[in-house]
Amino acid sequence: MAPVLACARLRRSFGDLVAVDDVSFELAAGETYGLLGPNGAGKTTTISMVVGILEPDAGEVVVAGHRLTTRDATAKRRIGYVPQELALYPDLTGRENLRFFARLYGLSGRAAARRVDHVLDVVGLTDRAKDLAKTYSGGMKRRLNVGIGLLHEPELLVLDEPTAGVDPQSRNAIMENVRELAASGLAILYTTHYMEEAERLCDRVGIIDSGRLVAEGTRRELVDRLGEHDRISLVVQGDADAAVRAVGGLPRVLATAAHDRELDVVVDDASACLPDVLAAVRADGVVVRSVEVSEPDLETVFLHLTGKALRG
Ligand SMILES: Nc1ncnc2c1ncn2[C@@H]1O[C@H](COP(=O)(O)OP(=O)(O)OP(=O)(O)O)[C@@H](O)[C@H]1O
Repeated sequence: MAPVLACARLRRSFGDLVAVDDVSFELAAGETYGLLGPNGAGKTTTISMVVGILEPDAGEVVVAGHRLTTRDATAKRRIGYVPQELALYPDLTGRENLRFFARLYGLSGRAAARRVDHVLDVVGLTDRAKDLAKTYSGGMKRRLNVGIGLLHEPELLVLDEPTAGVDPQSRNAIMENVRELAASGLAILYTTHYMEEAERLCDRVGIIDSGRLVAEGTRRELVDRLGEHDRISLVVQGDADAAVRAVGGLPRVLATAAHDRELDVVVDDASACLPDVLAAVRADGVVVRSVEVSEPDLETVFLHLTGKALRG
C-alpha cells in the first residue's frame, strides 16, 4: 500500500544553521511514527515542512500520493495539524470553537453539527462542550486542539509535542486518544522528547539529533541494534562531569552522559564492569547516591548513537 506520508531528503537552514539535514521517512495508514530528539534537534522544523507551513530548501513531501506545494492545496487538505501552541478561542465554548473551525473548513449546517459532535466524542469533551474553553484544564485545551485538527477528516494527523506541560492524567488521555485514532486508520506523526511516550505509543521511532535522522525502526529493532548492552544509571553528589570523564576511559564502557546529578553509562556487561565504574567515579571524590542497572531502552540507543543524553 502506498504510504500516507513520504518525506524525501528534507533539508532546511536558518542562516548558517542547518536545522534539518537530509531527513527521509515514510508513514503508512494506521501507523504512529514518533520523531524523538532533544530540544533543538529539528523536530518542529521537520514537521513544519511536512504540514506545509515552512518551505524546505531541498527535498519533497508527498501526502496520500499528492506532492505538497504552495500552489496546490490537495495534499494539505489530507493533513490535520496540532501545533505546540494552543490555537483556540478562550471566550468560546468547546463546541463553538469546533463550529468556528468547521466553518473555516467549509462545513456548515447539519453536516458540521454532526462532525462537531463526533469530534467532541472522539476527544472526550462531550460533557464539557458547553463550557468556555478558558475554563478547561491544560490537557482539555490540548484535546480540543486535537479535535480541531480532526474536523476535516484528515488521513495524516501531525502532533507537535501534544503532551508538553500537561498533567499526567491528561497526558494519559491524550495518549489513549492517539492510540484510538491510529486504530481507526489514521497515520500519526508525533514529536516528543519523552522517551517513555515514544516507547508506549509509536509503532516506529525516528531518532533525530542535530538535524539528522540518526536511526529509525521499531523499539525492538533499535534496541536490538545495540546488541547485548546494559545501562548503568548513577545518581551522584559532586562533580558529575569529572566522573563522566573518568568512566569514559574504562574498557567495556561504550558511551557516557551526565545530566545534572545523573550519570548514564552504556556498557557491554554491567555485572563485569560495575565495580570498575563505581571505583572510577569515587576516585574523583564523587559520592554515589544510587545505582540502577537496566536493560537498554530508547534512551540507551540515543546515548549510544549520539553520546548525549536525550533529556539533556
Ligand atoms: N525560525 C528560525 N530561525 C532561526 N533558527 C531557528 C528557527 N526555527 C528553528 N531554529 C533553530 O533550528 C534548530 C531546530 O529547531 P526545532 O524547533 O526544529 O527543534 P525541536 O527539535 O523542535 O526542539 P524543541 O523540542 O525545543 O521544540 C534549533 O537550533 C533552533 O534554534
